[in-house]
Amino acid sequence: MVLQLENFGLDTSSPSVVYMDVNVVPEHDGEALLASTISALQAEVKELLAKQIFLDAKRREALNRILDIKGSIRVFCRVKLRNEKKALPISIEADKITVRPLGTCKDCIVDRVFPPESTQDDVFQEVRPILRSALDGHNVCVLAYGQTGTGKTHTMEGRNGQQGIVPRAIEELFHQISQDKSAKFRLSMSMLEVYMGSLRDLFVHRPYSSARSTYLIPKSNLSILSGADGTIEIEGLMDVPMSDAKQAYRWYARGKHARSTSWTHVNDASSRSHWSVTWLLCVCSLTRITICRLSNDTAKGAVEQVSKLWLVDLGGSERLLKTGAKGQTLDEGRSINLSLSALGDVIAALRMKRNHIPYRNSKVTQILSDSLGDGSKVLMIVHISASEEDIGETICSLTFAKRVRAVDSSRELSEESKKRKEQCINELEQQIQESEDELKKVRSQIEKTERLIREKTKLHQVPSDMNNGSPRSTLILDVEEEKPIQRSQTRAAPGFMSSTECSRQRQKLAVSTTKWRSMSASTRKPLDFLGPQTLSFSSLPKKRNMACKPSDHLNMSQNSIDSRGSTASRAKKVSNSNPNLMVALHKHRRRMSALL
Ligand SMILES: Nc1ncnc2c1ncn2[C@@H]1O[C@H](COP(=O)(O)OP(=O)(O)OP(=O)(O)O)[C@@H](O)[C@H]1O
Repeated sequence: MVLQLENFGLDTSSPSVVYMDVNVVPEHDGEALLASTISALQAEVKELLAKQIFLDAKRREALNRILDIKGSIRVFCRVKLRNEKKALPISIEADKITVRPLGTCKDCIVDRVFPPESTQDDVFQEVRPILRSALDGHNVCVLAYGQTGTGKTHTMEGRNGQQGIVPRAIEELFHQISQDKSAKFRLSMSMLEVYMGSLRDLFVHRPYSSARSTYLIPKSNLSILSGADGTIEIEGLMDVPMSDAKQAYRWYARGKHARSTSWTHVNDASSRSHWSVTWLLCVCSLTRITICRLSNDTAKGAVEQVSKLWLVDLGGSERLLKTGAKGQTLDEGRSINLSLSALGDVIAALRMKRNHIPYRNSKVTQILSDSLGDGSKVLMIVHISASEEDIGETICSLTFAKRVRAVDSSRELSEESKKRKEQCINELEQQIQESEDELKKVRSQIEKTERLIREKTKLHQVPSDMNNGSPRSTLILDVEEEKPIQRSQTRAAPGFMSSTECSRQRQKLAVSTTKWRSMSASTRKPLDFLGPQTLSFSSLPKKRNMACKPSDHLNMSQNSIDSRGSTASRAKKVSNSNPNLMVALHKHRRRMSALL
């Protein structure tokens, strides 16, 4: 008798080689054994999935607590240095900037200072945790503020091969999504600019005018809508589904191009050089990534959460005075100043927890109103120049930073409180690390167990002609290599290995899935938004006896759609049967198979 079933059960940590002498084990016993093993493995997957959800919730909570301790509105300061030989009028510490204009001394405390030698990566490391928070369902805003030429666009977009926050964030989001098996995600992207007080969609196609040798700018007609629950939507703004980072980069490049061509157009149209500078300053560009998170809560069932990640390059109008703008141009410059000041007012009111938050004072604050307040995470990067000649504008920017940040007097903590805070953050970070390590183990265990289930399920489906004529057939299942090896071929396949009605239905379902996949993009539009492995079983044509519970739609395993529905229904059938019934059922199936 060749029967080696130690690894037939739940322990999947070591490579499993299973020997089954189907001649010795009576057919119905073998079949019953196989069915109960599959059932036990499925129960284990279910348990592991529940553990995965629990660990993920623990990780999310710890991250949220860290961000709350650090402050849900944080202000950083990035310093730009021109090639100067003179002594600098500012001094830089880890969280403090001191400016000395004309013998006086002004300082400003922020959450962190990025000195001139800081890299794009240094800045991104501070942004990374709040991206995770956006995936966890929180609205997030990253805002770049500062005088023109101090590096806002450098920080947000990046230049000369040094990627900025937006492209890095796109990559990071898709990376995190690929790692996160506890939920499914749909991402979409929009880009717009606030230009002279109106909103312009940067994804809208702009026709080229050969007469003017430039791209035409369609009239802006976007309006801001506010829902009863305070959510904000921009009517008519293109929101493009993103299935991978490459696609997102392409659209982002398109939006950036549209922005720069609009400036060129303005320059060409105005033909007044000082106007072009001012108009350029009036542009505030916003990139919105909408994240739809679909998770399966054991208590609540399927849960869908939508969050927004705003990446904003705010316009600066400081040059207005330098360019000597007059009349309408000066008014426009003032308008952007008012917008920035309105943003400062809103953040200050939020910090002071005022009842009335003056969102309606500018377009930018209206757009961001559901992403600056309750539960949101805001990160403001104030850019300053360390040069003597920019000292006036540097002081203005630092005053803004102070206003945004220092209103919360509790932020200026004693050394002891700072230490306690740091210790608490370290402990929470440790918790996150532990949860992530455990999550990795659980995911790998799920993968192994599911692989085993697939192998066991295949045993039900071995075609009869593979085993014809053997007096004794021993199957060796090398789980590591994921393929059953046939040691002896000369025996008729046991009844349970011939296809049953159930397996035939499963095969039909697989065919219909393939057909579905080859359907035109327009026909399967809702699912096109989903990333890899995010097909929903609910969207498949319904098959008789293959009904799937709502919870099955969000099966968080890596299984393909083909096996998801079938294992779900199989698990239900097996677990609901008592052993005698099960044997009878399999006998019945065999008889039915012989008849068909
Ligand atoms: N930290 C930095 N390291 C290297 N180069 C920088 C840095 N910051 C800015 N620069 C360079 O300085 C120039 C002006 O920067 P940038 O265009 O990003 O400023 P800005 O604040 O976005 O100006 P605007 O308001 O006109 O958009 C660019 O050539 C940019 O590459």
